[in-house]
Amino acid sequence: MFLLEAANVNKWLGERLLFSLDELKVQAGEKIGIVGLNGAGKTTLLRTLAGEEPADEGRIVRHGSVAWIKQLVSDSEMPLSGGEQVREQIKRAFSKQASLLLADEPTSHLDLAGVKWLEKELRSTDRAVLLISHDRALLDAVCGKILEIEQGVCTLYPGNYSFYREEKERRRAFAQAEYNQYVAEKKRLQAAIREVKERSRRMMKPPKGMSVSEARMGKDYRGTKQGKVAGRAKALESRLARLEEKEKPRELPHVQFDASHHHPIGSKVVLRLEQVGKPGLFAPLRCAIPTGAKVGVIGANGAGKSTLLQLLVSRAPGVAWASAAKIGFFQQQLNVLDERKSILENVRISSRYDETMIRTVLARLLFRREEVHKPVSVLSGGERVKAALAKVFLSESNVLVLDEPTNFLDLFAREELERVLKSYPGTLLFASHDRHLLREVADRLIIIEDQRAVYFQGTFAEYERSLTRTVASQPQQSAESLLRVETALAEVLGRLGFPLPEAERAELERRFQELVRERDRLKRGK
Ligand SMILES: Nc1ncnc2c1ncn2[C@@H]1O[C@H](COP(=O)(O)OP(=O)(O)OP(=O)(O)O)[C@@H](O)[C@H]1O
Repeated sequence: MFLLEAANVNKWLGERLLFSLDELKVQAGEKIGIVGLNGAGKTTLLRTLAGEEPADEGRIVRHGSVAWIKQLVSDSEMPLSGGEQVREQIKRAFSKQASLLLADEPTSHLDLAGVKWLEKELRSTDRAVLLISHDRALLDAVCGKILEIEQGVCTLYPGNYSFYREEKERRRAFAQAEYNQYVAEKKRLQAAIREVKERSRRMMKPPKGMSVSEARMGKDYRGTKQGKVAGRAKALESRLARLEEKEKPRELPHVQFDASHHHPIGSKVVLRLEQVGKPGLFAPLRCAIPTGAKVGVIGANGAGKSTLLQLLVSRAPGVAWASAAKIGFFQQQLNVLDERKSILENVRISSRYDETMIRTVLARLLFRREEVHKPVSVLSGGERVKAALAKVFLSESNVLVLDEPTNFLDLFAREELERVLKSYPGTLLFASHDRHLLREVADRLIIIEDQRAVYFQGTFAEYERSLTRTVASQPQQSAESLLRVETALAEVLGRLGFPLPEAERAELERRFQELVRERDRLKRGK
C-alpha cells in the first residue's frame, strides 16, 4: 500500500499556476528529494501533500501520520544557536511515530558534523522521506528519486541527484538539438520557397532583345513551365506548414546580486579587536583586520560565530571600527525585514537609491514588476534571504557583516552570491558552514574552536592544509580528527562527482589523495 497518493494536483496563486503534479505515489521507506529554484513552490507542494494547504484541483490520499522538519527561521530569543535549534527540531521529528517524514531544507544552519549526522539518520530510518534540499551530496546519499518543480511543472526522475542532473542535461541537449534541427529545416524551406517564387517571376518576363511577337509566341510555353514552378512552391509551402513546431528550450532565469554601491574607506585597518570575547563561549581575541579583507568566521554549531558578529556590529567594548566604516548587517533571523511591508518598501527605507535603481536590482533577483509589492510575510525562505541581502547591499555600507548568507538559497543563487562577494570592493566578514563559499571568498579566517577564537591570516584551503599537517604530526589521533578527515574526504568526493574545470578537478584529486593518505595514517594510529 502507498503511504501517499496524489493525482492531477494543481495549485494556483492568483493567475500563476504554481505547480501541476500529474502523479506521485510514495511507498513505505521510499526517499524522494524535491528540488527547484527559490520560490518554485517546493514548500507549498509539501504543505499541500501534507494537507496543510488545499489543492485547487486533484486528489491526495494519505495513509498514516506525518512528521515535519520545517524550514527554520532562527529565533534570537532562544538560548540556542541556529544549528542547535535545527538539531532539536530534527530530534523531535524522529522521535514521533510517523510513517512519512517531511523535511524542508533541514541542513540550513547545520555544521558539517550535523549534516553527516542528519544524513545517517535519514539513510537509516525506515520511514518514507520527502526531502527538500539544495545540498547535492545529501540528496545523492539519501534519495532514490528526485521530484523537480520547474516553471510550474513537476517531473519525477527515477534516480538520485546525480542521475537527475545527467538525465536533465541529456533531455535538455536533446530538446536543443531538436529545436536546432527545426530552425534549420524551417530556414531551408523558406529559402527554397523564396527562390522558386523568384524563378517563377523571372520566367514570365520575356528575355531581353526578344520582339513582341516572339515573346507572345513563347508565352504559352513559359506559362506551362511557370505553372510547374508555382506548383513546386506550393508543395514547399505545405511542407513548411506541416513542419512540426518545436519550442525553444527555455533558459532558467538566474538571479544576479549587486553589491557594488559603496564608499571606499581610506584607512589601512578597518577593524581592531582588543580582547573581545564572551565568557563561557570563547576567550578574548586580539587582532587588526585590514580594509578590504574577506574574513570567514568558522566554527561548529554553538561555538559562538553569530555572537562574535553581534559583538562587532554592536561595537562592544574593545571593538574599534574605522570612522568611515558603514556596516551592513545580514542576520540569520532576517530581522532587517518588516514582515508587513513589501519587498520594495523594506529596501527603500534604508537606501538612498531611487526607486528605479532599487527596482532594477530587485528585478535581477527575479522580483519583477508587481512582485516587488509582495509583503515579506508571503515570501519563500530563499526569497526572504534574497530580499534581506538586497536591502543590506543597497544600504550605504562599505563593510558587510553576513551571518550564514547562503542558507536557503538555491544552487544558482549561491554561486551568484559567491561571485559577487568575491569581487566585492569593500570589507567582508561572514560566518558560514558553506565550504565552497569559504574556499572561494575568504582570504582570512576567524576560527572559533575549543572555546578560543583564533585569527588565521590565510585562505580556507591553507587552513585545511595546516589542519591535515597537524593531524598527521600527532602520534595519538582522536576519533574527532579521523571524523574531520573523513568528512573532508566525503565532501571532496561529492564535489568530484560534478563537472568541474580541469584545474579545479586536478586540485581536488590531489587533495583527495592527500586525505586518503591521512585517513589511512590515522586509522593505523601512526
Ligand atoms: N499569498 C501569497 N501571495 C503571493 N505569492 C505567494 C503567496 N504565498 C506564497 N507565494 C509565493 O509562492 C511561491 C512559492 O513559495 P514556496 O515557499 O513554496 O517556494 P519554495 O520553492 O519552497 O522556495 P525556497 O527554495 O525559497 O524555500 C513564492 O514565489 C512565494 O512568494
